[in-house]
Amino acid sequence: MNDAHRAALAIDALRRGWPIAIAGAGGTVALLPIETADPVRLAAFDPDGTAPVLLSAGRAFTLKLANQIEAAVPDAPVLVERVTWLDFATATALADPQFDLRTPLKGPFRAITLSQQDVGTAALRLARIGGLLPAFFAIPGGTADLTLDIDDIDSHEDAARLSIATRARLPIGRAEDAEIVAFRTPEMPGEHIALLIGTPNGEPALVRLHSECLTGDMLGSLKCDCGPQLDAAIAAIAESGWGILLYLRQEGRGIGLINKLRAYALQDQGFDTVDANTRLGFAVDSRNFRVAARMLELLGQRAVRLLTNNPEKVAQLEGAGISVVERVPHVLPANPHNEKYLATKRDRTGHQF
Ligand SMILES: Nc1nc2c(ncn2[C@@H]2O[C@H](COP(=O)(O)OP(=O)(O)OP(=O)(O)O)[C@@H](O)[C@H]2O)c(=O)[nH]1
Ligand SMILES: [Zn+2]
Repeated sequence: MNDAHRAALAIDALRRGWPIAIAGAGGTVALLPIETADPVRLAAFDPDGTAPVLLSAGRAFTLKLANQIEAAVPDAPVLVERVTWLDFATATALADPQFDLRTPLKGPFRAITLSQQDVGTAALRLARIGGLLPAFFAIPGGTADLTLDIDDIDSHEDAARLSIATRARLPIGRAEDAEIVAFRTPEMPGEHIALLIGTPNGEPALVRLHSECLTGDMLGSLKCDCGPQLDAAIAAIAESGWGILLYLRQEGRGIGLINKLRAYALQDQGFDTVDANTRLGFAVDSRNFRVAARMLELLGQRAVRLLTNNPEKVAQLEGAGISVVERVPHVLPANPHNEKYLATKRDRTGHQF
């Protein structure tokens, strides 16, 4: 079993509500994910009822668990002392923000020192990769049947392990002259896709990095601009004569579909896209575009013209060795449902409109 394989097994275990342990520099922590556990599993994991709760700083800040906690790094780990009345239902309320405004929480809660900060960070990251709420029962020094090292998660996420699985001609409505190329690593559940449109002409390709948005891409959601952006990107590339659309499996800016829909539920309560992510305990944007750089490299493209309003995409591609010779704006008209979302992207996440 290689490192990445071990991380894949751990993600699978968390989704099934099975405990794992992660080993870091300061020792091991046994972890039971709150979202997929139940009181019976908790009793088996922690017969004494003393295991503290591991949350993210964004969540802890939202719950006002400790004055000192900064929300500046919303995905940093915070350990909450387990007192007798902090039962499974209360832990679920700590983990899941959907009832924050409806049910006042008991308290007070007390943040305690987590010696294995590195393990805490890794656990929250693994929950995000698995599409789960970033919250665990944690036993510092504990063990489990499956123990992984923090480095195993890096191996699992390593873009260098990506390779081309297959390619085929794919005529599409907007471009009959297109080819689809599929990429994966042995462990990843989804596939990244490249759509090569037109004929290479020696000029840097017009490239769009599109992050998966099931609601926008498939259902025509008006809450975001993803659907129209996808369509317009394909049209612009076809029009330019030659280019590439990368369809990246980074649903919800990397938190997965279910967590994105949780963020939407918080937006229904009035929070914007940034605050909704923070209240859930995630970074505002968890995406890593090294994967896109690796795909371009495998396609033999070292220089591109990039269709985006997001300077972070330009910076990350450049940082990964792809030369972005031009940023081409990709602004689509707003509608009454996404006006506020687009304004938030402009005002709070550095998008250039
Ligand atoms: N977490 C979360 N993800 C969202 C939300 N709305 C859209 N997304 C996701 O955001 C991603 C698209 O990112 P955007 O921020 O719209 O655009 P961008 O790719 O950063 O920038 P551009 O290249 O300029 O379009 C997709 O993965 C969507 O699923 C939201 O409210 N919350
Ligand atoms: Zn979208």
